[in-house]
Amino acid sequence: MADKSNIVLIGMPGSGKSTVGVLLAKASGKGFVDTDLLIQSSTGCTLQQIVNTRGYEALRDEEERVLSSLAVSDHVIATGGSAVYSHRAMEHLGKDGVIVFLDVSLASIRQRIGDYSLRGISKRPDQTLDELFGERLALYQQYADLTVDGNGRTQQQVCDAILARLSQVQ
Ligand SMILES: Nc1ncnc2c1ncn2[C@@H]1O[C@H](COP(=O)(O)OP(=O)(O)O)[C@@H](O)[C@H]1O
Ligand SMILES: O=C(O)C1=C[C@@H](OP(=O)(O)O)[C@@H](O)[C@H](O)C1
Ligand SMILES: [Mg+2]
Repeated sequence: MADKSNIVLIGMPGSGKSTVGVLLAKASGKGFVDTDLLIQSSTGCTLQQIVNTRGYEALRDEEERVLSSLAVSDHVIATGGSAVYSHRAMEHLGKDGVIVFLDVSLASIRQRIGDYSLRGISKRPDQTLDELFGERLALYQQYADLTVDGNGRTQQQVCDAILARLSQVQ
């Protein structure tokens, strides 16, 4: 993993990828990119608008397109929670990135994201958050090089825990 210059954050919406990602970039001197913002700027729509007008599968397609063509090095990459639905995208990100799963319990996720119907989550309309959590957990575990427990820790503590784990493997 020593030759991989990016840190790629994966995990459920609300697990802290975007906010911890910025702290990580500051602490490590790396650049930062949030792929949700790249999707928004390249489509000219918010994520919620994409889900509302074109459906959740269109959001997954846009996400796959953006992630698979991302060409950065020495960056922290905060992905969207649904990134793991694309094997092609995850393989691409894994080539020059250590993939870090921010593991946060469903109870904490609920507390943090509140009304998830307004958050542009890419899920089947009939799927509950519990069901989504179960489906996603297996995918996050499948793609993770490292798993960091995000429960009961401040964002800075999560950032420090990631850096400590990375220093052990790099
Ligand atoms: N370790 C933490 N403890 C408490 N709240 C957190 C923590 N990490 C993130 N949050 C909060 O949870 C919400 C979602 O965080 P965010 O970084 O946007 O997650 P993601 O990008 O994974 O969806 C934000 O309000 C953020 O401040
Ligand atoms: O998990 C999801 O289905 C999604 C999570 C969002 O990102 P965050 O994980 O940063 O909230 C964003 O990509 C999109 O709204 C879909
Ligand atoms: Mg985010």
